[in-house]
Amino acid sequence: MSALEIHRLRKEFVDARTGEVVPALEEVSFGIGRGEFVAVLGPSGCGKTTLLNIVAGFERQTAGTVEVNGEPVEGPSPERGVVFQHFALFPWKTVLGNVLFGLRMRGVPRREREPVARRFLELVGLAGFERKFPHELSGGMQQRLGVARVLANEPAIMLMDEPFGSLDAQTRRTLQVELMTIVEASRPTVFFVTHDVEEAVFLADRIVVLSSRPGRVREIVPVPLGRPRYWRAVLESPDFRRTAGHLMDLLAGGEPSVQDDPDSA
Ligand SMILES: Nc1ncnc2c1ncn2[C@@H]1O[C@H](COP(=O)(O)OP(=O)(O)OP(=O)(O)O)[C@@H](O)[C@H]1O
Repeated sequence: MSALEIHRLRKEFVDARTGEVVPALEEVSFGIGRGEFVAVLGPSGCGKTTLLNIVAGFERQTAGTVEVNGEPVEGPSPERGVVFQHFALFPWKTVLGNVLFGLRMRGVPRREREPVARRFLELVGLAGFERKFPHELSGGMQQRLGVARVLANEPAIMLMDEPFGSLDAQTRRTLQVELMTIVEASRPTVFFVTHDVEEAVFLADRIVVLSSRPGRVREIVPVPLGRPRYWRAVLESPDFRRTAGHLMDLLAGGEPSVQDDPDSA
């Protein structure tokens, strides 16, 4: 069974000022397998965040279905954990306290909470930092804490909406590598929204490309790269260049060409 199944999803917004119906997503269908990392890529305004919000249960679709582990999404749930762009940590809680909070909310018995929290902090490389506060951590460590907090809830799927969107290029690369390390160690199912082609190819197993508004699935592109992945080697790989080129063609709205021509890389 897939972790996530989206079937013929449509979303319309009504413009509050004019009353006009604005289609944001149209006929979107795809699935994500357990342990798979899928990036959703598309131009600004194509509906990526809207799609993530529907999967998270923050928004309701106009038509179509969204199922997580075979159950329709009816509202927000810890089984669909969201890692926000600014990691949404509690600044007044310690590193350990940030992870414990979600476990308490989920009703995990008090005795079991701390060992679980410590296990996930260790997974993301934060063992030894349990008593620190978020402001004492680097940006990368804060991200890892945000990820640990979501993973400790053992979600069916982890949702990430442009988590590196506001960062400089070098920090972005570092955080992508850190996320990659965690993903390769624990294999969560991930739904990752981005408009960055290289980021999508570096991180994902498959990439769902949405067309501009209303967002439709233009193509689902498999990433032909093994794991573990390292930026330097990935950037030099012909498969990476070919896939990135094909995605750029798709985003430009032109005729895809590079993928069809194996000699062009
Ligand atoms: N609450 C809302 N009311 C009306 N229109 C909305 C609402 N939320 C989103 N939209 C519209 O739906 C479309 C899709 O928006 P969305 O934020 O999902 O796109 P996006 O692909 O995530 O964009 P970006 O990459 O710029 O973040 C946009 O045209 C947006 O203006």
